[in-house]
Amino acid sequence: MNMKEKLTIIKVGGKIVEEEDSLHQLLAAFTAVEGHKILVHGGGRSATKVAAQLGIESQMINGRRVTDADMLNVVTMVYGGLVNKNIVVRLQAQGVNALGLTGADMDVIRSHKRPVKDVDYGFVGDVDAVNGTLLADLIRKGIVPVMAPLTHDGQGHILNTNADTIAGETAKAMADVFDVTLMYCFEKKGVLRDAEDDDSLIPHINESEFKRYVEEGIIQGGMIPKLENSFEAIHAGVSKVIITLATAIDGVSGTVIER
Ligand SMILES: Nc1ncnc2c1ncn2[C@@H]1O[C@H](COP(=O)(O)OP(=O)(O)O)[C@@H](O)[C@H]1O
Ligand SMILES: CC(=O)N[C@@H](CCC(=O)OP(=O)(O)O)C(=O)O
Repeated sequence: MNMKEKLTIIKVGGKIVEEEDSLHQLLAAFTAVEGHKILVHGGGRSATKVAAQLGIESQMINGRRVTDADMLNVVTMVYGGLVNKNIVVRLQAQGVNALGLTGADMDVIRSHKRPVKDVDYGFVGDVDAVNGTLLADLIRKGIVPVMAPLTHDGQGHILNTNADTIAGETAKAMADVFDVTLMYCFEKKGVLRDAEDDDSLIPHINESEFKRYVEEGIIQGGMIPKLENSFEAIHAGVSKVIITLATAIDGVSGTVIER
């Protein structure tokens, strides 16, 4: 039996945080989650929108944003400011003692700029270390970290890091000490056989099935990195990953990946 304390890490993506109603529902459901918890947010769609208003075009390659100096300013403002603080203030209003963090705050997540291979992603960070001890101290004091998809290199540079990766790496770092459940919440019921048909939920998935579904074209786009991060987390000791509708974070629906 797992005697570790439970920790729930919930990642919420761009479409949910952008829309008033869905964000409200998600935060109400998050507030109701019992025990230790961490919220990780994205906000890709909001960044794309603000960038467009400033005349800056967005370019995504393999689900990752190409981040030049102008785009880095936009994502720093949008993720570290607008989206993060909007969530923190709402959680505070519901009695959750939320603390908004980028990876630079308290040195929570260190990364290095992704080396240029086929693609130059610019100011995008690959995670080196998550300070799990510090996060554990915070959550044991009753504080709920709300993490933005920004990291730093320890040399004065902020870097853009995919929010699914922030959630996966944080879950991995906490798994030594806690019995971690990682939930990826988005606008669909989970991993689907047909991405347009919510009745086609795949309730459980293992790694070989995942690879087969990718070959068959059933799993595509943003779902690929989400599942790659999920299996990596499971291999690193995370107890359970659930991919589910943002309004269904009760842990009983969605697609489940277990050790
Ligand atoms: N088999 C599948 N089941 C569910 N979604 C899928 C599947 N294949 C591809 N997708 C796509 O993956 C998207 C989720 O990835 P992404 O947009 O990166 O999520 P998020 O908003 O959480 O960042 C879905 O909106 C859907 O369009
Ligand atoms: C490097 C990289 O791709 N960073 C992401 C971070 C935000 C994110 O992941 O947001 P969602 O969860 O809403 O997609 C981006 O700028 O789009």
